[in-house]
Amino acid sequence: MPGFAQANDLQAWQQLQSHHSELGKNIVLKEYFEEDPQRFERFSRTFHNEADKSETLFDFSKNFITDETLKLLVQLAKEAKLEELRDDMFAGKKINFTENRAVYHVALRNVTNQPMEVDGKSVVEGVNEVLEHMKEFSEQVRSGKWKGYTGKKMNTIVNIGIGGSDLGPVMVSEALKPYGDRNLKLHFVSNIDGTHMAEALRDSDPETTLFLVASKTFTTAETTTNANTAKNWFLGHAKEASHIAKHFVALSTNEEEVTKFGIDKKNMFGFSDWVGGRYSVWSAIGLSVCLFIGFDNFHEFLAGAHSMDKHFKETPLEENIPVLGGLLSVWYSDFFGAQTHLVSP
Ligand SMILES: O=P(O)(O)OC[C@H]1O[C@@H](O)[C@H](O)[C@@H](O)[C@@H]1O
Repeated sequence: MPGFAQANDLQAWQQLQSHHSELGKNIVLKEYFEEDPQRFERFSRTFHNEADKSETLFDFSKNFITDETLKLLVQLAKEAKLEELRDDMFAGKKINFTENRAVYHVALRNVTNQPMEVDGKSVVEGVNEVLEHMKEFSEQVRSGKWKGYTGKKMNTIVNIGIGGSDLGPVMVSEALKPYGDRNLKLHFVSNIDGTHMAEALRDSDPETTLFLVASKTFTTAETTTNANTAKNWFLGHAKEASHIAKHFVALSTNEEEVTKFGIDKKNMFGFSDWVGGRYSVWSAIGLSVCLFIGFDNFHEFLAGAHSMDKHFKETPLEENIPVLGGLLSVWYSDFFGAQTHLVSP
């Protein structure tokens, strides 16, 4: 496995620095377009989504770049061994060297069931089992077959989680709102400040509320505190601890802590430590999204990402949309000192 070089030790980095100084600070995009009528064609790529046959245009012609910039950025990626690291990632190798783990969220959206393994063991079956569980559960909740402790259908979902166990699902459920079930209220509680939970509970009925305790480790202070608040609130109404089973599920890798909290392991949706927090919306952590938009749409969401994974894996760097997007971030943050980078639809 290739190691990680310091980016600024690479030859292309020095060249990019000189190139940046030569370009100067007064780049006028209007002039670039006037000088080169083909600029849009040269600095745009189209992603062909094999999942739904749609096309997405990636237009990066309005960036502060020239042919030389693109050439040097791609050279930088090559010198940094991006291709080797990408291939190692897809091969399930432990490129997360600080934790000695694979970085394998791509296996969560492997909808064509390509062989994928970590430590010589296939992960395909385990991923599909959890997806099957998510399908069955989300269909029961959405249809009303899953009933609360007084026999009512669920109409409120409260996801309790923070960081990757919150932000991914928040962003995706917001973005995919048009596909959402408008009869289902969705709350995401992350903040340790009690107001966040208090506001969600104010809007919830214990008889019809389902809590998703989302935590990869199940030891995160904010999440366990908020989950205990929710449990106490619920038990204040339902009284019987046995009713928890109908109203609390866990999305986690830590069965021991989940059980200690009082959630039955059959109501646990698991995933593996090779899922990084920031990518976990593709795992069981995405259950809130799945409940909101339905399993079929959730599966399409996975299929679209799988198609993008294929593009990332097989496309030369010059044509590779996620690589180009990443390199532009390097260009702006490291050479222009930009602190924000807008990507707009
Ligand atoms: O899902 P957990 O284990 O509760 O962790 C929540 C977040 O905790 C943060 O400390 C991590 O930096 C994030 O990556 C993570 O998503």
